[in-house]
Amino acid sequence: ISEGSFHPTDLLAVFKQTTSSTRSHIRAAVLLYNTIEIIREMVYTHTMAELNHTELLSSEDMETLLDATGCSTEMKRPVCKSDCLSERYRTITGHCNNRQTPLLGAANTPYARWLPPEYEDLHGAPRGWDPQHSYHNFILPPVRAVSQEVLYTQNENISLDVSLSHLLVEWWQWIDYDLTLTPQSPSTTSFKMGADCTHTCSRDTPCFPIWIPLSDPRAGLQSCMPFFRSAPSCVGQSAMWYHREQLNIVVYGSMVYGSSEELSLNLRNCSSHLGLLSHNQPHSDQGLAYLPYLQETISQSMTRKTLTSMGNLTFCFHAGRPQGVANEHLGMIALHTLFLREHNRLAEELHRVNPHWGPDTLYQEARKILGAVHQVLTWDHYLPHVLGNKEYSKLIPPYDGYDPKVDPSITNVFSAAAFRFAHVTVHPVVSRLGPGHQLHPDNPPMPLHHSLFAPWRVVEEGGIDPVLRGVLLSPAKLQAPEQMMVEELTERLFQAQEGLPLDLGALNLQRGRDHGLPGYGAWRELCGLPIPANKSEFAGILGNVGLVRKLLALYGTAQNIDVWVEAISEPALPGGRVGPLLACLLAKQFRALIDGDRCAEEQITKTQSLSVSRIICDNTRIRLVPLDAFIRTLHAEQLLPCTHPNVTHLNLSAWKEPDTDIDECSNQLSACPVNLQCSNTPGSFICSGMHAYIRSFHTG
Ligand code: HEM
Repeated sequence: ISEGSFHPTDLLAVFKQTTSSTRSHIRAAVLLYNTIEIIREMVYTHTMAELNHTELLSSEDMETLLDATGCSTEMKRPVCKSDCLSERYRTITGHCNNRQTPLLGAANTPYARWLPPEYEDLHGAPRGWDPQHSYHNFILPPVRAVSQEVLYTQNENISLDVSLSHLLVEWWQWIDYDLTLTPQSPSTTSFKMGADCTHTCSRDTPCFPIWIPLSDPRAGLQSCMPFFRSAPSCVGQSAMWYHREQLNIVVYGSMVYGSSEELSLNLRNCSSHLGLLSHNQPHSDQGLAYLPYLQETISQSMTRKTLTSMGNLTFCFHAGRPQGVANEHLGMIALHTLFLREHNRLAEELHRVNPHWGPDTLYQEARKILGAVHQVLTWDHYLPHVLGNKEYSKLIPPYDGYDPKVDPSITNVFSAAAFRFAHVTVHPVVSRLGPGHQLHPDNPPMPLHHSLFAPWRVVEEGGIDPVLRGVLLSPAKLQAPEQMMVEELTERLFQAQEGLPLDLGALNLQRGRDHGLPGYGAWRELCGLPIPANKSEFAGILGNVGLVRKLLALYGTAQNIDVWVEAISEPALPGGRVGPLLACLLAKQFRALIDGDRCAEEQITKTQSLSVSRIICDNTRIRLVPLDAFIRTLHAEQLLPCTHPNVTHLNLSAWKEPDTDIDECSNQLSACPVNLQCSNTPGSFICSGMHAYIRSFHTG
C-alpha cells in the first residue's frame, strides 16, 4: 500500500488472513516441513535413494525436530476444564467438544481425510507439479484450460433457478464461512530460490503458479496467474505419518463469534451487562446496529492521516472470520450484520426472561441458541433443497443423538472441492431493492465484482435491507453443462488496479491439486458409485455428450478428472441441485458434523420453529417476507407480513429458569473483563488501506 499499489492476490491474502494463534502454528509447521525437505534432499544427493519417512528419520530425531520447531507445543492435547461454562457450552476454539479426543473438530487442526492424499512425490508435491508427470498415461491439463473450456460462461448466457432464491446461495457461503477457512502460506517468496510468488512462473513452494495456455485470451498479457499453496500443518508430519496436510482454522459458530479466544473477546461488548456483541459506534442503519469497524481497533490519527492522503476514507467491518473477511461480498456483510443483531436481541430477551443471569450466561445462552438455529436452518431447511427430498431422507436419517465416536472434523475434499460447488450457482449481477421491492434509481444493479470488498456500499447506499430484499427476490443461477461459472468469477475475481484479476474456477482446481485430492474415480468408488470404463458409460453418468467430449479431450481419461469439476458436472438429483457424488460427500460431512457435536441435541428441539424470515423481521425494517426464504418469490404479492402467524416467533419462555436458581456460570471469573481494550492488529490497517483503493477503483 505504501508503494501505491495492490494486486488481486493481496485481496485473496486478506480473504485468507489468520489470527496470531494460527500464525504460530503455521510458523512451526513451515519450519518442520522445510527442514524435513532439506534432509530428504541431502540424503537423496548422497545416496540417490528416495527414502520413506521412517527410513529418513528415527522416531527420536523426529521428536527432536517436533520440539525444536514448536510443533510439539501446537499438537499438545488440551486439558479440558470441568467448570460450569465448559460443561454447558461449546468452547470458542472447538477444543474439548469431544472429551475423549479434545482436538477433534477444533480450530487450527488439519482437515480430516476420507482417502489418503495423492501427492506427486508421495510427501507433498501437488498433482501436476511436474507438468510432464503422467497419470493413467495422460498428463494433467493446465487448470486455466479447464476453466476456459468447461467453466467459462458469459454473464448474459445463464439460466435462472425456477424455484430457489439467491438467499440459498448466500446461505451456502455463510455456512461455509462457519465451517472452513484454509490459510495460505504466509511467505510470499519461494523457500528455495527466494522468487516472488506474485511474479514467478516457476514452481517452488509456496509458489504454484497457474499457467496461462497459449490459446487463452490472457496469453500475451500474463504468463501465469499467481497462486500460493495452502500452509502446511504440524500434524501429519509426525514420525508415524509424514505428508503435507492443510489446516482448518475455523470452527462451527465462528463467523459470528470468532474461533480464537482473542478474537471472540475482541468482538464482545465487555462493558455491557447483557452479554452483547460490540456494534459500530460511528454509524447505524437508521438506528439498527452495524458490525463494528476494524478501524476502531487502531490508532485513528495514524490511519486518518494515511488514508486521507489516499483519497476516500473507507473502513472494513469486523466479525468472526479473521481480519475483515466478512467484507468479501455484500450478501455476506448483510448476513453477518443480521446475526450480530439477532445475538444482541436474544441476549436482551433472555435478560428479560431471566433477570438474574449474568453477562457470561446471557452471552453463552444467546450463542448456544444461535448455534442451534443454524443447525435447524441448515439441516432441516437448506439441505433438503440441495440434496432433493428423496435423497435427503435416504442420506440424512433422523437425528439420533450425540455419538462421541464420530469425528466431526471438516474433511479436505469437502473444503477444497465438494462445498465449492455453489460457486457455479452465483448470479453475476447484484440487485438491491427498496421498500416497495423495486430497484432504486440511485443504486442500479451492479456486476458482482463491484460488490466484492465494498462495505461502504452498505453504509452509504441504504444499509442491509436493500441487499436482503435483493437476495430474497433474486433467483439463484441454475447450474447447467454449458453454463457453469460466470465470467464475473472466472475473469474478474478481485479486480484491482495492478495485475490481472483471478479466476475462481482455476483457483478451485489448483487448490484441489495443492491439497493432494485424488482424481474423481476414487471418490465415486468411496461413495459406492460406478466408475465409467469408457466414453459411453461416462456420457451415461453426465447425461451430456458435449461435456464428456470436452473433459476427455482435456484429461484423456475420466480417472484423472479433478474431483471438483466432475462433481459439479453431474446432473442434479430429482428436486435437488447436486448430482450423486456431491450428494454423497455433502451428506457424509453434514452427518458427521451433527452426530459428532456433543452440544447439538438439547438445543435443536427447542429452536425448530425459527426461520430466516423471522430473523429478518426481528432485526431489520423489512416487513414483508417469504414463508420459506430459500424458495424463489416471483411476485412481491406472495410475501407475508411479519405479523402473519406462519412467520413463527421463537418462544424464549422455554429458557426460563426459576430465579431462586443461582447463576453458577456468571459466578465464575468472567471471561470478559470490563473495559477490555481491543487489540491493535496490523491486518486492520492493511484492510482499511486496501478498501480506499478498491473504492476509488470502483468509483473511477
Ligand atoms: C460472491 C461469491 C463468492 C466468491 C467471490 C467466492 C470466492 C472464493 C475464493 C476467492 C475462495 C478461495 C479460493 C482458493 O484460493 O482456494 C473461495 C473458497 C471457498 N468458497 Fe467461495 N466464493 C463465493 C461464493 C461461495 C459460495 C456461495 C459458497 C458456498 C458453499 C462458497 C464456498 C467456498 C468454499 C467451501 C471455499 C474454501 C474455503 C477455504 O477452505 O478456505 N463460496 N471462495
